[in-house]
Amino acid sequence: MSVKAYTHINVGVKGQKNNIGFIQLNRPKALNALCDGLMSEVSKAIDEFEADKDIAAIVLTGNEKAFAAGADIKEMVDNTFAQCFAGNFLSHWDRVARSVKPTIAAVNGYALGGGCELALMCDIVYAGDNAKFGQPEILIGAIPGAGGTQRLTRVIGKSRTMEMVLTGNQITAKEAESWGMVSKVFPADKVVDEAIKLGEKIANNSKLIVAICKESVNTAYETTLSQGLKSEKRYFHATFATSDRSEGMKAFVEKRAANFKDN
Ligand SMILES: C=C(C)C(=O)SCCNC(=O)CCNC(=O)[C@H](O)C(C)(C)COP(=O)(O)OP(=O)(O)OC[C@H]1O[C@@H](n2cnc3c(N)ncnc32)[C@H](O)[C@@H]1OP(=O)(O)O
Repeated sequence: MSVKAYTHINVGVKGQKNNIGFIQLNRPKALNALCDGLMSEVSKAIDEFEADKDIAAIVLTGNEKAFAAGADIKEMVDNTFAQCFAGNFLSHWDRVARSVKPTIAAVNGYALGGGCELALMCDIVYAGDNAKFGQPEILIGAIPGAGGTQRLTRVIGKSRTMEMVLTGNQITAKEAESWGMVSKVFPADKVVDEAIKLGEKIANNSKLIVAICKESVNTAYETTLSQGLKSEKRYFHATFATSDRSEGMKAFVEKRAANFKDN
């Protein structure tokens, strides 16, 4: 992968095998507020990582003070309804949620508004013990516009979402963990390393089967249980058309490590 110079993010590869794509939001003076340029760069970095066959997972992080304090309020303060509607404002943020490769958010500090929504677009969220999640849009006369009334409700339920989005209250990393938004909490200075280690563990598996598995889990958020179970069965059947399924099962029977080829 060509590691290009980006303006608002740092992009690189991490992990002992250099197989983890790493995106660090880098507007520290604005608490990583998600300006249009920053989110376009995140999309571009994900495009690059997806095209790179060596990359197995992507870690997205900020700094110790802020994962991201939300969409850039200064940039949108004068937006009109007509402009937002015509340009489908914020719709391109979905690139993160559409990543074929697994995405892991490593969250320290503020994850507010669009920052919280960005974390929720990732497949797995790890948090530092100083992380604070919130949807404060109501305090500035707006509502969440990138999944905070939708993804968040599916993850933590109606009552907790309502409380967060109607008051702007922030929650701690521990609360987010106990509510299922975050899978694990670590000391703040360890969370990025732990996210990379998690990516490396995923990277030991077949990239093809990981992608199929991820798509199947995501189907659970898009459809009914019976439809989801049906499509899961088909995804499962499809693994039998791959060399990696054959290799994985043979390796088990032969008591050796599997050598996946991602096909
Ligand atoms: C998707 C949508 C619609 C959205 O996300 S809407 C935005 C939702 N997010 C918010 O409302 C949070 C806004 N930020 C805050 O409330 C406060 O900055 C926090 C996070 C509580 C931190 O407070 P403090 O530690 O006192 O830092 P504070 O001085 O406010 O911020 C530091 C700098 O970052 C800037 N900043 C922080 N959040 C920002 C944001 N969302 N957009 C633009 N700039 C922001 C802030 O203006 C300040 O810049 P400057 O020094 O030029 O004045």
